[in-house]
Amino acid sequence: MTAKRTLILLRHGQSEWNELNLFTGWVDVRLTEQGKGEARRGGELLAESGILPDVLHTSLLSRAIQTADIALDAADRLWIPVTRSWRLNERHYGALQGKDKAQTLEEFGPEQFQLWRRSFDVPPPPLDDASEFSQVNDPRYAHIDGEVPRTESLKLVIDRLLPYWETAIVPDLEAGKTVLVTAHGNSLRGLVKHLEGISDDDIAGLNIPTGIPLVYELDENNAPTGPGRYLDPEAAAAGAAAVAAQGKK
Ligand SMILES: O=C(O)[C@@H](CO)OP(=O)(O)O
Repeated sequence: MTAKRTLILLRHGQSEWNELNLFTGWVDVRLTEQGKGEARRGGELLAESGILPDVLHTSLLSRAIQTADIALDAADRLWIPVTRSWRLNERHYGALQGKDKAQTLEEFGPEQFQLWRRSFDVPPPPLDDASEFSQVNDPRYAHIDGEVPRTESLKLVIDRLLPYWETAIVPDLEAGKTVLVTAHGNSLRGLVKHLEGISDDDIAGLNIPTGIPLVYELDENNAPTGPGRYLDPEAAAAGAAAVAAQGKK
């Protein structure tokens, strides 16, 4: 019999730039007090449901790392082994990084705005290396294979995420470990697209709420045995709707 494989996906809690309604991408902003509360609640949900992670994978961005630490503290699992990778980072948002979502919507119109935010393979214009929001000289990315991105579509995110899924996360699942992945709205959209086989068109309609654990049971091929299950479905629906509506305020 194969061991049970449980995967928990957790988007970081509200960040300072989520609160300000700015495109964030690879800019390393921190959690707000609300975001820290969401992370704590996420950990409590794990503890209450008895779904306790054995290992943690995070991006290299502080908001995901803070979220994981707070959630694991709440679930009394701060001690579990951790692996971090840039491959779990948020989508690089190119020249939109640091821009106000509402202003961008007004300036470019709803069609272009939606294309940049949610299309499968249209990246925003690249970010200039001289920009204060560029990561080209950030030491944490000095050792990534290839170049630091200047922009990414969801497709490009999936291309850099899947090798990590296959070589780092799947082996933990196959060893029977309950795996927590703490990452970002768009990197998790990419992973959910892969897991659930969502089409390039339909993925535009999927939004991931902050701070609510999404749990998958996987079969021996690492395919989900059913749809992902949010541990607080009502809050997840409200959170996803709020993400979808960003910009319209
Ligand atoms: O700004 C970003 O990096 C992401 C996630 O916060 O935003 P969006 O939901 O618009 O893709």
